[in-house]
Amino acid sequence: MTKTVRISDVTKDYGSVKAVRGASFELSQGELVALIGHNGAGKTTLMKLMLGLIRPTSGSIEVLGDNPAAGQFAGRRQLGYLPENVSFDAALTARETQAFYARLKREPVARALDLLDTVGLGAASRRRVGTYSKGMRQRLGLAQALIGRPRVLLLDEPTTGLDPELRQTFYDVIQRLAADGATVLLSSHALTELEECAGRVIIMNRGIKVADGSIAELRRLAQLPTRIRLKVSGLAPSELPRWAPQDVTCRRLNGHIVEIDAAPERKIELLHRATASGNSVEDVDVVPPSLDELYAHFLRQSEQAS
Ligand SMILES: Nc1ncnc2c1ncn2[C@@H]1O[C@H](COP(=O)(O)OP(=O)(O)OP(=O)(O)O)[C@@H](O)[C@H]1O
Repeated sequence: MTKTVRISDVTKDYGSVKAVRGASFELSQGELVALIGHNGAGKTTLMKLMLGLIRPTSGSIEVLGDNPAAGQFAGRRQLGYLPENVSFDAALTARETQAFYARLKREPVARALDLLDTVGLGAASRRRVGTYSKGMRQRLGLAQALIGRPRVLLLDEPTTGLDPELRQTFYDVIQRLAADGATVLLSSHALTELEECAGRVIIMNRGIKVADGSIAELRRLAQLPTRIRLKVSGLAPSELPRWAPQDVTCRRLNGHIVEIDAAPERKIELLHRATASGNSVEDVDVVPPSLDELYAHFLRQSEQAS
């Protein structure tokens, strides 16, 4: 797959603050990657480096085959960026704002205006931005970032302030862009929603990349227990099933459910034991570790190592 971004052993210091430390990763065409980490983990700094707004202290960065901090960076027009805090001229309408940015990027104005429909602002496009809600401004920010069909789209906490329905629309739009071949990198704190949409997750802690992979890969690496929840009959409300092996953690939830923490590779064995027992199993849920739990795990691991 074509690589669009290469970050090689990049460090960025702001005086004594080490914002990014020895980070390396590559992004490919068509990938939707979530960049997660606590406040100050280095996410925005990485995006600014990819945009060429700042230079690395050491290491190298290549975006669309070029150094983004070089004066004549040809890929700049193919880069879209939605900053964490979008700010527009309150006196302009969304159409005027969008036309302004299209001219700035030397892109056709008509196509830029169509993007207002893509982000669901078509009906409000003739209203002044000053009357917009935060969610509407955020969507205008996305429309602006999409001008010129960017091949690499960098979105810094794009869903902050959006209600659940708008978030879904937002994810639908970016998933379509990635399916059309764009590289989408988005930083976020909303881990639950990322679980469904991100093909890959990069976890940063204090400027260091501490994990990188698909959620399935991160689950394999973390080896956190999978939760098996069984609805069984024939047990007293606090009774633990006799078929549960001694070496697994087993508990009762609300008098009906038996919950077991199992190593992922023991799932099937435990289900066999449960169904072969005298208690009848009425329902079963297998709950793998969530992105929240994986995130906490990798952070803990990196803190222990440092
Ligand atoms: N221009 C700057 N001058 C000095 N320090 C800076 C500058 N920009 C960022 N930093 C510091 O670098 C570190 C990383 O900041 P960065 O903005 O990249 O984090 P982040 O992961 O994007 O955080 P957030 O989730 O809060 O946006 C922080 O300690 C921050 O205070």
